[in-house]
Amino acid sequence: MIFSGSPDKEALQGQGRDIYNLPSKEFGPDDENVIECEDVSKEFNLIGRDEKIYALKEINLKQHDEFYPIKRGEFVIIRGPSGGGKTTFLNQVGTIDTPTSGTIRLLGREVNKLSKDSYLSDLRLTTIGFVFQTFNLIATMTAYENVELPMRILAKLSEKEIKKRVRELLKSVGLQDRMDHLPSELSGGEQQRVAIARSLANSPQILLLDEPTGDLDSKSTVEVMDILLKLNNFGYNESNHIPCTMVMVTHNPDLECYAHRIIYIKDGKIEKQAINERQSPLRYEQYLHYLNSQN
Ligand SMILES: Nc1ncnc2c1ncn2[C@@H]1O[C@H](COP(=O)(O)OP(=O)(O)OP(=O)(O)O)[C@@H](O)[C@H]1O
Repeated sequence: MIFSGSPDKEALQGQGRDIYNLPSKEFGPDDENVIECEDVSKEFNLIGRDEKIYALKEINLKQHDEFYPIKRGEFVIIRGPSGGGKTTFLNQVGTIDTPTSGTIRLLGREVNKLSKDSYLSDLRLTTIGFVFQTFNLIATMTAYENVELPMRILAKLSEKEIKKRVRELLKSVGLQDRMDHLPSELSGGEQQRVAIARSLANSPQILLLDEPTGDLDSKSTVEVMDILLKLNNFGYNESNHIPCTMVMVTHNPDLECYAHRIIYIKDGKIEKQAINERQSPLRYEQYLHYLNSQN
């Protein structure tokens, strides 16, 4: 599928940051490992029943294996059937939960079933950003205040730095004119863009996204995906272009073109993976035409 004519095209082509002409990229053993998994399994005990659910079964993302670790700057999409283990995998990588057995290494820092809560929450706050399907913005706070909140919790920046950073982040998602709006005064796509800006507040090296476009119409889906592609390739700080490593769960096969690699999880295991030679954004008008032709 090749589509052309996205609404954000001009903005996304500014300053040599052309998401429509990205170079091909191949990740190899010499690229830095950001997420490694070794025999990661997750069982759930069902309350009141002598029964277990095996949600993940010995997931491996290992150096020199076919399923290699997620590399610095890689954009990985996780797909697979419902109930296959995608969200469980993302939750283990995000340290929201710990594996029943096996080890995850995030930038070399180990996570396993013995990891202490304080260690995990520090790792989360400093290393990982989350974006969820339902945005999870605080309803009584403006876009500005929602983005500012994680910086206040981490308490590392001065007032002046916080102000500069919130403005920079909202600008990077195209919402510099919506800073004082409450979530209820924003469209779904705009709310998700605030959620993306908030997820980047503490400069995470890893961004985890669970169905970020699941509640959006096709136009907002393309807008949000184009922003993610820009952040993945060019970073989000005007003075410091560090690409953000991203892992995103989605049911939408049309979004696979945004990723470097697509990992398919089925029955708790990695079934297969596909590698794109280069990332290529959808072109909204042609995508819409394609969607209409499918109905
Ligand atoms: N807290 C839990 N307690 C018990 N079972 C759970 C729990 N969380 C997930 N499961 C089970 O683990 C399996 C994997 O669930 P998971 O949510 O990871 O799948 P998924 O691929 O993300 O599905 P979907 O695409 O429908 O969101 C499912 O069988 C699910 O019922």
